[in-house]
Amino acid sequence: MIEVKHVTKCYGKFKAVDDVSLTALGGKITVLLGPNGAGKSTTIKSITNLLKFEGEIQICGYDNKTLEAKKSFAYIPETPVLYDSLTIEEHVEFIAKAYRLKEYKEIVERLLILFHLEEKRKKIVKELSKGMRQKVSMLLALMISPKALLVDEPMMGLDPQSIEDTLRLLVDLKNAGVAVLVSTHIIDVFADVWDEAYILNKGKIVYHATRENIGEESLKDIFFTYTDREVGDEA
Ligand SMILES: Nc1ncnc2c1ncn2[C@@H]1O[C@H](COP(=O)(O)OP(=O)(O)OP(=O)(O)O)[C@@H](O)[C@H]1O
Repeated sequence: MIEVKHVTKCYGKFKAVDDVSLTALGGKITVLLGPNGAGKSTTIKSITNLLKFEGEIQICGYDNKTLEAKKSFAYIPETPVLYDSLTIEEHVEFIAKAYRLKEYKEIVERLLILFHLEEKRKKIVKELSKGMRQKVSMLLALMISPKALLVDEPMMGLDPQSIEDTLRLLVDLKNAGVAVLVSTHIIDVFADVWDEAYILNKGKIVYHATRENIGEESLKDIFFTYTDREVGDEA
């Protein structure tokens, strides 16, 4: 479970995230929706402890600054953070050492097959396409078998088949009890799989629903009601 309690983040005098509270439960896919600049990435980066913030964040019951919390979650950023001159296999070894993983080879093999990267394992990252790099980033996050997973705009740069595969993977993780928190402004992709939704606008949570209590209105219509959408924004 991920619990964000009264989190505020300022960049200088600008309040990018304003008293945000949300919960992402184990066994659920929680989506954090919002137009460009709403504060989604800032919220996600605060959870991962990449940013300093005011408020409290717990991951699996531990303060997010603790080692216990860090061991229990994985983060897939919007732009993969990889080393150009290392191969996929070398990245895997690096993560295995950093997390002191013992039994990871089987899960890595499964993920390599799922992401169609088996043949690429000896390729250096520089030689991979953008979508392939995104898949490597997912593989490295999932190989630690996290209890909580944070994903920032996961479908950027993926082809339709990879989007389907990734959605199925997120649903499998949720079914295995993982707390999945996805930040996105592309609602349609998650329309069939979300369990809980928060809408963020100008740094504030303006709407919260579960799939059970949302009623007849679509999440997309609700999104437009609660956000100041600008021409050109995708949804
Ligand atoms: N390092 C920074 N310094 C100053 N302002 C920032 C910084 N990072 C983000 N911001 C501002 O904070 C606000 C929230 O940005 P954030 O990236 O969290 O939004 P987002 O909802 O993830 O947007 P997008 O969907 O475009 O990725 C924006 O107004 C942005 O300009």
